[in-house]
Amino acid sequence: MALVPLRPGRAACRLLPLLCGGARSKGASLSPGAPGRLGQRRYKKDVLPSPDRPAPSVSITEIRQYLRAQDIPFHDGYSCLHTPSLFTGDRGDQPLSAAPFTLFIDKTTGSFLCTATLAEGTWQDFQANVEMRHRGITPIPPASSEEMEEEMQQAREDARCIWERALPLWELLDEKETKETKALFGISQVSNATLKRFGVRYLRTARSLVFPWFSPQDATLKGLKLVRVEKKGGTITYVEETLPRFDSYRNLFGLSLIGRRDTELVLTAWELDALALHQAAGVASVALPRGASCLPPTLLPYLERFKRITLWLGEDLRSWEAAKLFARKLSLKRCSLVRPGNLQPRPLEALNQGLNVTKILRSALLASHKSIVSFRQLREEVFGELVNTEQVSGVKWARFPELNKLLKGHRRGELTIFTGPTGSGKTTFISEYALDLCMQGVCTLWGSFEINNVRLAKIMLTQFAGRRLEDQLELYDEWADRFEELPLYFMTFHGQQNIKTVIDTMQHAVYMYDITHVVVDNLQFMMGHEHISVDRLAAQDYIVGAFRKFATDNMCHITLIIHPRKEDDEKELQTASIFGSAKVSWARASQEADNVLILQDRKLVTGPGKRYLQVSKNRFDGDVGIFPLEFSKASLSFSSSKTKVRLKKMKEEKEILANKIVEGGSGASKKP
Ligand SMILES: Nc1ncnc2c1ncn2[C@@H]1O[C@H](COP(=O)(O)OP(=O)(O)OP(=O)(O)O)[C@@H](O)[C@H]1O
Repeated sequence: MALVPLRPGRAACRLLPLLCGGARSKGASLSPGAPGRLGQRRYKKDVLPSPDRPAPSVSITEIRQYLRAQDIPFHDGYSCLHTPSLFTGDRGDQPLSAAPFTLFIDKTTGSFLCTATLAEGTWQDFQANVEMRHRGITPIPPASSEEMEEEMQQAREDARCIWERALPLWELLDEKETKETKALFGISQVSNATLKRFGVRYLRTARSLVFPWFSPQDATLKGLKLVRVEKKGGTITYVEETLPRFDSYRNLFGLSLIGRRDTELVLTAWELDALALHQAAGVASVALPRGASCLPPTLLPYLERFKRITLWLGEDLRSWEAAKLFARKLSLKRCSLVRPGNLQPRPLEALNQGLNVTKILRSALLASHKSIVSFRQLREEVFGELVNTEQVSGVKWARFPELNKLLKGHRRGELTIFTGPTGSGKTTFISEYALDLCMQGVCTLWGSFEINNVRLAKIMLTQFAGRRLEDQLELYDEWADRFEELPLYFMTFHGQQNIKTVIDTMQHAVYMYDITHVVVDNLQFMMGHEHISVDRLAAQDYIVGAFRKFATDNMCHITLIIHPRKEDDEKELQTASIFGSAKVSWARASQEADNVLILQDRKLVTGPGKRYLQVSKNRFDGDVGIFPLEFSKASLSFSSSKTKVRLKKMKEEKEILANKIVEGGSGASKKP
């Protein structure tokens, strides 16, 4: 039986209002704070800084120099610099060094967080607070906006209400119910003592496990996570919901149970894995709030005290890739990684299978790597790829099975170039292609320079809902609520941009939101004025090269839309046309791209909406080809119903065939 943890937010659960009798808290919104108010400048969840008002970046050297110049003592930590807090209530005339070192400055962004008061803000906010101290004004912990406070308060209230209704799992009325519930969640091996230690409860009405979030400051309940099981066919899916909602849910589950003197930690991607690890190996373990999809930088200060961190995020390749990226944020030198594999499944599974968890932990690989590696270091990686061929091929599109056949999937670290005639529907198609992946948990960043974000979001929302919302406005909120939960972010650039600014913003987004897919629409908008004097083709090469490097360095997929040069009407677009006729230039760009996709609107056109998609380069396994696309104007969708029907039929046929094989006892076994 395949276990597929559903990406947070995919299935919106609407049970909270029923439980608490009131409107469900919408959770904290991350809208930008009022300019000038200290510590309140938060980026809206889905929008990154605009080039008109960029947050000035700061280097670690500048931060160190500033602290020294201001006589502020600091310790050099792993991801942060630790300084005395400006906000813990001391008076401005007392030496700062007397204050506890609870203020953490992120070495990458300069943002700060005081773990004692939860005051947070940008590097500029920090400097402003230091200035205030100099002038004898006691810095006040920055308050959140009223709206946000209200929402957090409401979420706390809802959480408390649910928490009180939930029962400790080991105290359900009859033993049979306890046994069945444990079996349902695959935790029959987890002891009552472990469940008790972690405070896991069960909410009968929602058939959900409840994991609490206690404040590290005063141990009060700040929120919670509900997990329920959904069974579809042979697949079990875990559906999660949090209070407050995912953006503001920053619980490192299990952290409050770890002793002050503990210096080693195992980081997992699931609450039940943290339980299993503690029980099986007695180690300090915590779970990330959003699984392996991201490690928000605001959590880094809480992990600073650990000298050694082992990342054991899951059993699939995506978890392995995420672990490698998270280790960079945490500082490679203190991190080890548990490689996924048949004998190293996720911790709960290891406990269930009676594997030696301590031994698996001991075999974790050091994350620090040298730039020159021997085959000895690579052989395990190569083996992993051979064992996991399905996963190596990447995330499959749900709406474009034909694309899966050719490209096999969407993989990290690749560069895809996408082109097609003017007005042929490039943006519309790529919007759906990216949305499809995003709905499967691929953290996506859009750089739409040609059409503004409102128009783009409207296209995406229509594709998401699969209908014209103009005609059913009463459904807008429901779809918009679900859409908002997607791990989707937009750059606020519009019009011509400097490639360096764009790359800097992408870098920031990768660090902050663990972006694994960036869509850039389109390259022509980076051919800024500064390039006019130089050779345009050389400029294109430079830009494509910069994106290529970014994709590789950040293990991030980039889909780059490029306008073709004008073609003879009769001719289909050829890959060479992307870069003009200069063969030399094309050779370079062709080398850089892993995939080249062309939206054709010639030849196969039999109706107004007909297009076809041509895969003309595929570095992964070389398959190239074309397939027709149906277009539905109502849903702005290219995923034809015919394809879906055909896929369903194929699936049914496969199942019948598989059953026949099993019944016929041909020796073939069905993988659980
Ligand atoms: N297959 C199709 N049939 C008919 N109309 C389509 C089709 N695909 C997209 N459209 C419509 O055509 C218009 C242009 O689409 P879109 O902006 O996606 O094209 P584009 O190729 O990105 O354009 P440009 O070359 O200007 O960047 C939109 O109104 C869109 O809804």
